[in-house]
Amino acid sequence: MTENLEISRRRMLGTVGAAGAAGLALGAASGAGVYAAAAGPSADGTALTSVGSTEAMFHGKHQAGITTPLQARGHLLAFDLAPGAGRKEATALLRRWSATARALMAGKPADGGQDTGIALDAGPSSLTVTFGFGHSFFGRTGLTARRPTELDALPAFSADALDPKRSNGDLWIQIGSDDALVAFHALRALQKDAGDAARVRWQMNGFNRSPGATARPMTARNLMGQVDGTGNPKPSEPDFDRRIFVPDGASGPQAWMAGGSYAVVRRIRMLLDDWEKLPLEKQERVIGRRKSDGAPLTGGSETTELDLNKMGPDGKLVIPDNAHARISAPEQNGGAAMLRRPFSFHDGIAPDGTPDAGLLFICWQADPLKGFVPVQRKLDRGDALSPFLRHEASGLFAVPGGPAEGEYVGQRLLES
Ligand SMILES: C=CC1=C(C)c2cc3[nH]c(cc4nc(cc5[nH]c(cc1n2)c(C)c5CCC(=O)O)C(CCC(=O)O)=C4C)c(C)c3C=C
Ligand SMILES: [Fe+2]
Repeated sequence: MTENLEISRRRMLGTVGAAGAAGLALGAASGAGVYAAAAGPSADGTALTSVGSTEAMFHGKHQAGITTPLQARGHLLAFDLAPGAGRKEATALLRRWSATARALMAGKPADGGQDTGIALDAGPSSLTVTFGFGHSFFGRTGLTARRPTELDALPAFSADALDPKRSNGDLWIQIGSDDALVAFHALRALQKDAGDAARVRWQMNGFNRSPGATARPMTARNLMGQVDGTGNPKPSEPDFDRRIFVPDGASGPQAWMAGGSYAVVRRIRMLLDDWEKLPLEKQERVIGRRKSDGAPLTGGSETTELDLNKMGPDGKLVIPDNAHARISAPEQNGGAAMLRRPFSFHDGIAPDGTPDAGLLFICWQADPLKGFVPVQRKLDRGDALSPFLRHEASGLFAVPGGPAEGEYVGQRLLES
């Protein structure tokens, strides 16, 4: 199990060296991150994954969908409890949702004989369903005493152009799968489960590269063409758990959040027409890394540390002082770190003729005030990337720890 988790983590982190790539060929009879070498070797001898058979575990210390490798397809949904629905209805809903998620993640039909058949023939396909609670959930269910301060509203940022109708919500679901039909199947089943108890407030659809599309496992690219995810904290680092997950001994209003994490969700539109007019050399200076392979402009390969003090022959910093990778680096922000696990989106062409495309930026941390907030504050003050971005929607959700066998998600909040 440890071995399989390690494999998953390496893929998720994207900075996969030879050992990680070879690791993908390893499999196990069951459990998270089961990679069978059904598709045969790729150009460099690395076995490709068997997309359909990979199963993520519903039960566990943490919910699936946080350290799970990035999936090819994603749906984000926020729900508001229906007028008149309170704790009793919310409890019943989380029970239904958990039963459905558990079945679908195992590649089984949804409960109740009402399955739509959309995912017939497909295996679990790395399906994950991750549930979270928004600030407003606690007032609606009489649970304000158990609302962690970590859920307090994010501060306003000068670059915000947020649409409240596509922001926040009582409940949040993140669906990810390597198969688009499996993902949509889950979305329909969970939406039907909501019944009269909750209504969809907003929905967003995203994607990532399909597994097996590259000759070897690589860090993801975003729609600006950049290698995106290199600097993520590594699960092998001793402080990974402390930075990303609420600790076991959490007390007070946080006690039910042990093993959980806080998700900051931002719909970030990319102004791609402007970005694509920039010559490559300028694009690279905006980030501070090479576009081709994600290596720092100060040299080396993708995994080489940035040399933030290196001067060029022109007497200027090689990685400019407003480069995105410099400004967002933990060492520039008092150690602030988050696990970024995004999906790209493309919702067609906007009325002004520009692509309505960008990043569904999702980041995970034990405390947003030690992760997203200080970094976004800093970026807000002079990030070279900001002129090419527009933050259009925002959400902050408390994502409880994974359910133990026999438990449903959120039980420790709703029943203790
Ligand atoms: C507040 C947090 C961040 C937002 C919002 C954000 C938006 C954003 N970033 C990119 C592209 C890249 N980001 C990169 C690194 C990076 N970004 C953040 C934080 C936010 N980004 C962090 C913490 C880091 C890591 C810094 C480090 O550890 O050194 C990179 C470089 C490669 C990498 O490390 O991932 C790219 C490229 C886009 C396109 C974007 C909004 C759409
Ligand atoms: Fe970034």
